[in-house]
Amino acid sequence: MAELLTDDPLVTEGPAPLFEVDRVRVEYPTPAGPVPALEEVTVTVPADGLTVLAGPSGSGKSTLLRVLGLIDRPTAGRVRVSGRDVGGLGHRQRRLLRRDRIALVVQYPPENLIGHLTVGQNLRAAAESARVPADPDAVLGWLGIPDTADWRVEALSGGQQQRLAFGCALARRPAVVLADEPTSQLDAASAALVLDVVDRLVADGVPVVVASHDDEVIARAHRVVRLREGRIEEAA
Ligand SMILES: Nc1ncnc2c1ncn2[C@@H]1O[C@H](COP(=O)(O)OP(=O)(O)OP(=O)(O)O)[C@@H](O)[C@H]1O
Repeated sequence: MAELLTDDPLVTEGPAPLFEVDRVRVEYPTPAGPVPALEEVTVTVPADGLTVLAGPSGSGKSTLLRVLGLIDRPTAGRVRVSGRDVGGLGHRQRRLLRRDRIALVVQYPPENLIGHLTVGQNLRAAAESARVPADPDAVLGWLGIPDTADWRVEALSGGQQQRLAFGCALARRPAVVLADEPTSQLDAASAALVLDVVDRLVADGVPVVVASHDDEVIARAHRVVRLREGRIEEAA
């Protein structure tokens, strides 16, 4: 691990963007042969602010998010993180970087949490998984749901669970938070509260990248990357 800690590609130094994606192609195998989900995708993601990957269903948002999260390896092209090419990293190095530096929030609130643990235990587990000190009460205060540490996760509403998911992300002290359609399972009021938490994460200096076609999410973005049929349509 020592070599990773001193040679961590996710430690941002200087003005390099957090992510630089250069002519990336991702193919998925299907019975009819490989199908491209991303083609010739070239885009940068800054090391601060909220970046939204937007586009219609099937346009490649989730695939690009998985490439940024070092989950999917591109079939072709290059990905740089804080100016450094991660293409040469082995499976173990990628896994350790994900664990230590990248927090991921997925669409369905319960899938972000450990159902048989309490709220406080979830926050503690998130911090321990990234090997950083845990302070559940501080995070719950930050989330605006103090005094819930002993609650079972299932006692929280879907919106509260998703806010807790971002709290768990924060508890891991990541270099970046990636979120895949984090509001799509929520009503408008709950979604707005989740997005307020995202805004506060960003204000606290944590870059957040969200894949979403939700206009409310897009409206809060500092940068919008629009995808269509696996290609970049616009990056503004
Ligand atoms: N595991 C897979 N195997 C085969 N094809 C896949 C796989 N995952 C995604 N695809 C295909 O890749 C393309 C991009 O999918 P992706 O999920 O990245 O799009 P998306 O914009 O996130 O869509 P949605 O908003 O519906 O989640 C789609 O055509 C999809 O069918």
